[in-house]
Amino acid sequence: MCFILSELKCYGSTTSSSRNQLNPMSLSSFCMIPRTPHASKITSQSAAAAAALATASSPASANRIASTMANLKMQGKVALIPYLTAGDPNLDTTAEAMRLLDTCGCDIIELGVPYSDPIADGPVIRASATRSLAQGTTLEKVLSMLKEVVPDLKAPVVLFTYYNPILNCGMEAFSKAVKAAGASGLLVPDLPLEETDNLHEFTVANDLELIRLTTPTTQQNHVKDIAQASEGFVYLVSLTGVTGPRDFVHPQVENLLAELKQVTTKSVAVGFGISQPEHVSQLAKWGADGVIIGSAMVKRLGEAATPEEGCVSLEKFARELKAALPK
Ligand SMILES: O=P(O)(O)OC[C@@H](O)[C@@H](O)c1c[nH]c2ccccc12
Repeated sequence: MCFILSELKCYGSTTSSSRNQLNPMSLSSFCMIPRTPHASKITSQSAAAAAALATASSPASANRIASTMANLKMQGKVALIPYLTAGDPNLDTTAEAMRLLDTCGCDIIELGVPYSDPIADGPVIRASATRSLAQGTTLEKVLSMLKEVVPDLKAPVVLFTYYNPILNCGMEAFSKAVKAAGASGLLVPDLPLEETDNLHEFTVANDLELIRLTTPTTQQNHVKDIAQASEGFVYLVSLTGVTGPRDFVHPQVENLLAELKQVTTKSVAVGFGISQPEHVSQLAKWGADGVIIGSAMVKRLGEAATPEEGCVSLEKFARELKAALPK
């Protein structure tokens, strides 16, 4: 059945007015509480990850995120993964920014659906979401923009969203619409434990790789479960706290990476706080397979005097980061 984006009926999908049943973690104590997926699904996902290694990374292929990461790893390269808030400063500029990041050699693009209660985000992305929502950005408009842009990109797209927009849409409709828009992966940082298997059934049915996150406080036995369940890559959150540029990458990340690589052969991408070329070269030395930069990108694009200046600043920054990674 062909799913038409305009049929996507999500009510209040990007605002928390219809407060979901989640009991959101307080911002100050935020850290991703890992979800322990159903053990029986782990083996099949490990096999899927192994299959991804063999899959050519073509737009039509399954496991595009995992195969993109695997191909880079085989070349001794590190994936440059920017995050942008869709609709900040407006959706046309988001589309242009995605194309320029792709041209700059970004390997995967993480596109955020703006949400009014982003509990894991610091002030930069919170302000970005507020600007975008003030522009009237909705999930439907984001997906329509994405459908237009994806054919122009080499880089696969991971759609980032909090759980509430999914709750408002329904998992099946949401997953179908995200796939129809051309996304390859999905990242939901506050996905409740009891909903993980349900959502995963729909992401598998729609060939979307569901990325899981580990944090510095994730218990060691959970780390292995999360790594085995994660598709595309494992997202290693570098610090305990919220997103936002930091002056340095915490030294603990070196050990966190080593511990993860002892329990998985999947690619590991590091995010949170990364904001300078020195950060990405340090992470590459420590063995990161990918680096995720959000707030530092969002700030340059969304806080510029004009969208044009924002795109110029974004491109300059992306090229500086790319130059700092292994060739
Ligand atoms: O903004 P930072 O510090 O560079 O962190 C990456 C982050 O932006 C992106 O991956 C992301 C944005 N919001 C999130 C919420 C939870 C986990 C990850 C994210």
